[in-house]
Amino acid sequence: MVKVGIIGATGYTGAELVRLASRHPRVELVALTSQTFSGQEMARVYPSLYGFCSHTCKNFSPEEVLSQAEVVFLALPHGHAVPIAEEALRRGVRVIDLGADLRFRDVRVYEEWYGIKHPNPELAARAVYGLPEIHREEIASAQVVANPGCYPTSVILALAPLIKGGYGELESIVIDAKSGVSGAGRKTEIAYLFTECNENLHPYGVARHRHTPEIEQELSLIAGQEVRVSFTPHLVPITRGILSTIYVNLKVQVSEEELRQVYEEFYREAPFVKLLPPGLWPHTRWVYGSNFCHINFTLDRRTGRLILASAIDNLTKGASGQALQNLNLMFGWPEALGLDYPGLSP
Ligand SMILES: NC(=O)C1=CN([C@@H]2O[C@H](COP(=O)(O)OP(=O)(O)OC[C@H]3O[C@@H](n4cnc5c(N)ncnc54)[C@H](OP(=O)(O)O)[C@@H]3O)[C@@H](O)[C@H]2O)C=CC1
Ligand SMILES: CC(=O)N[C@@H](CCC(=O)OP(=O)(O)O)C(=O)O
Repeated sequence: MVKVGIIGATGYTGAELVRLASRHPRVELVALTSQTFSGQEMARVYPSLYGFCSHTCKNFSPEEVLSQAEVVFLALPHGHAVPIAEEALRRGVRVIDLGADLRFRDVRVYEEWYGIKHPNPELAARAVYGLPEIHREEIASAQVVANPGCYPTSVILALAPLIKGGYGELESIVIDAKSGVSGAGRKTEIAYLFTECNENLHPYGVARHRHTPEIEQELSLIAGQEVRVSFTPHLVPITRGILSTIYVNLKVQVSEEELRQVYEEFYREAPFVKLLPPGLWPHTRWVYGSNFCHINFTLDRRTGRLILASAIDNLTKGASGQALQNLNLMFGWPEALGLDYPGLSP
């Protein structure tokens, strides 16, 4: 068993980590931190955990967590990860950060889009971007993993085989993405009140959402040249789930059948990415509570554009499930250990 600490355990991704970790056969939770709910049982804060988690949340210092744990998950807002990760490295504790502080190879991009001065560019350069389907080998030997953002996970998985194969016109990528409200975290802000979100649908962060450079970083790495995308997220009145619909002009003559083979081959070893059969378009409901990413596409012959759709659960494959998938790789366990079950669709 590996001893695991979760800092920020009572936020949405922290609680999802506890839910998934409590069913994982090789994880022993040793410390759950919370400032707000210190002294309260985790199963009181999230009663769905009754019978699965007997821990009491405490306002442990990072040092107290790191002295007990072999791996620490950071489920905190941006701007808190670096000092904890530095101390973890000094102590030989491995880190999986669910925030964005260590996702960018070039910290100038982080500084520009997050408006935060990066305190440790060397650490950012050393961290591995934790998208297993793209960086499996580096994750296996990583000390620090930067778990991807939820939208980038759905978008990069949908586009990687196309870009790698050189089929898409790189300047033509348009992404229309939608997220459930849990993507914003467990916070009290007017925009996330039931009365504001329900029966409502709107874009946000238009032409300036901070997931744009994260998507571009990874697609550029895959393409071997700079990629720029148009990315527009929308808030939709569901609790969990992301659906990304993506439009790309094709630059080579290729049939849909050939492209399907390209995708099948690219994801042959990937337990969580499923290319659905022709005509079966992804639904967020089908991946609800699971670590799967469902993808499909079709060639619009009239326009020469490929239209793709990709669905994930933002809290699972978009955050905590993916973090456990990374843990599995870091410890040389089967990649799908403790995560291999379908979504909750009836
Ligand atoms: N929600 C999602 O779908 C996804 C989120 N992420 C990222 O994961 C991280 C966590 O997100 P999420 O769980 O949604 O966020 P939440 O807001 O739900 O939870 C964050 C937790 O961090 C703790 N916290 C808040 N402020 C501070 C602070 N100043 N210092 C220390 N602890 C603090 C709080 O717990 P307490 O007050 O009890 O200590 C809070 O519960 C974020 O970086 C987010 O961007 C990534 C992918 C998807
Ligand atoms: C609906 C909603 O607000 N979603 C969040 C994305 C959450 C996420 O992926 O988190 P990171 O902050 O770790 O990148 C947003 O748009 O900021």
